[in-house]
Amino acid sequence: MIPYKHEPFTDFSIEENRKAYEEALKTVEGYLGQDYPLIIGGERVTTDDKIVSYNPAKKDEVVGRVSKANKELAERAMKVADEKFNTWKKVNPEVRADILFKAAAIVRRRKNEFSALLTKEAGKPWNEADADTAEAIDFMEYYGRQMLRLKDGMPMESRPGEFNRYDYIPLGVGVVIPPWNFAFAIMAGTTVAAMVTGNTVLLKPSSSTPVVAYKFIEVMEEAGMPAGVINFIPGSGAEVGDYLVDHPRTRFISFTGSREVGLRIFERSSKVSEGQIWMKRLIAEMGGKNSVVVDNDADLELAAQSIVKSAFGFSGQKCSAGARAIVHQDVYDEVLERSIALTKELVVGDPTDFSNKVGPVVDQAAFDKIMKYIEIGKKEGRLVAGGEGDDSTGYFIQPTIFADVDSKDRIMQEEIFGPVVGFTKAKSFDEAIEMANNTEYGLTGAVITRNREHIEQAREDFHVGNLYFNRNATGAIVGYQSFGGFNMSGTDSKAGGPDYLQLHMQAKVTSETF
Ligand SMILES: NC(=O)c1ccc[n+]([C@@H]2O[C@H](COP(=O)([O-])OP(=O)(O)OC[C@H]3O[C@@H](n4cnc5c(N)ncnc54)[C@H](O)[C@@H]3O)[C@@H](O)[C@H]2O)c1
Ligand SMILES: N[C@@H](CCC=O)C(=O)O
Repeated sequence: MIPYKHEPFTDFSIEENRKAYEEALKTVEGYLGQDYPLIIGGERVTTDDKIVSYNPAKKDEVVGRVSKANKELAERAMKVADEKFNTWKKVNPEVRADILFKAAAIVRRRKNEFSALLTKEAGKPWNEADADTAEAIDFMEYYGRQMLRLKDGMPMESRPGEFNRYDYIPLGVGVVIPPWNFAFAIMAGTTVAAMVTGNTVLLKPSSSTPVVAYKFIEVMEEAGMPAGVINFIPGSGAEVGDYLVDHPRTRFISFTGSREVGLRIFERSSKVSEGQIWMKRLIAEMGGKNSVVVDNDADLELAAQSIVKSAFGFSGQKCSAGARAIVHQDVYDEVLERSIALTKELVVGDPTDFSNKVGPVVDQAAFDKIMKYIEIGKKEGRLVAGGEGDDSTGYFIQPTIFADVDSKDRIMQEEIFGPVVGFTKAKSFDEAIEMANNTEYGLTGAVITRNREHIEQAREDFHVGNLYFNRNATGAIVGYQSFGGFNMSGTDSKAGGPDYLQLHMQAKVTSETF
């Protein structure tokens, strides 16, 4: 087995790579608007009711029409997955891991096509789409290897005349509910983690990005995944989501998404349904309201670049986005001015064009919500960049900066999930860390400083799951910066980390006397 290394990002400064991406966009354009069925036990099931996936940059362009499950179809999928678990759990972990390695190889060969599909379906600029696909490959390569590491359990002490073993066994049927914003990486990562550990899966993708999920299931089938192991059941969160979360045969739920939906699932999944013989396990990775802290002794150009990248990468639609800039009063004006200048260089537009580095937000509801927050921001702070939106052809919002806001203001506390950042002045580094901790979230953070003592202070006191020094707050890499947050950011499951797979299994100890 080759040691794990993350998938390299594509260098689009090379003309050949740009041409290949343009070709891939044409390939994807060739299959826009097609119909996609549900997949239950390998069987294609077509429904009259459809989820229509639109291109957020061209709101009339249909990416695909995907069949929509209802409660009856969700029940059918549950029965199939429950039955399939009896055989899948006994399949050798090496065979399960092998499917992931093959699937990773298939995706690697079609990397640009998957990324181009993300550009169309999720509105991702090229580099963001490329990173999303690379992360999906990483999850498969990394979790495959982690399963091989865990397949023989953990060492146990034994005494003379006694043989003790500590083994991991799968849980049962897992309901996997991913978000739309890492439509490939998080969808694939959460699904394969559940599957490679010997569980069967009901995948309910986000209704904004179901086509890329369907294409991924096709890859898994091509890689040898048996029918019924992963069942593809797009549907409404309120109908299919609630039904499966409440279902007595659901053994665990792997959710990634908003705080609001995460807490709903947390509450519902804790209730015991009739006939249920276990406490459901819940992995819930939720939102963030993340800060970039700038010290008075810092590289100020790096600080401004880190703020702008953290705030506006993928239009701020990352749970890791740095939506709060907390800057020491000694360098506040300089960092703000430079951040405004860098922000004004960003070109907003249809991300199929490589020169547009900021694409649309995902849909009308997101556009309306973000524009509402921009109005709130105008009352709470000083608008110094952006502030405008245009939803005539797609959902475009200019990267927006508010200066001189209070760290307790609404735009500094509530997750906007769009290209909006607020600047707050701190009197000292201590106060900056206090402010950074004063939200209910605890996902990511960044500190820009040259001061070693302040690095160590932040390492201890800045209470987030992923803390970065002298860089941006986004872009965790599988196996290098495993990902997950504290407090209302979720269960800190650390996706892409060395103990993530164990969350999908239970440990069994056997003790033999001889
Ligand atoms: N912490 C992380 O790792 C992480 C990663 C990505 C995104 N996020 C968060 O996700 C959010 C953005 O994603 P989103 O808009 O897709 O989130 P969302 O909460 O609206 O939806 C997430 C998923 O939940 C489903 N859902 C909706 N209602 C449901 C219900 N009642 N029962 C079951 N499922 C239901 C949706 O269909 C979707 O598949 C942001 O808050 C972002 O911070 C967190
Ligand atoms: N893991 C991603 C964020 C996922 C949430 O949107 C990052 O580190 O930027």
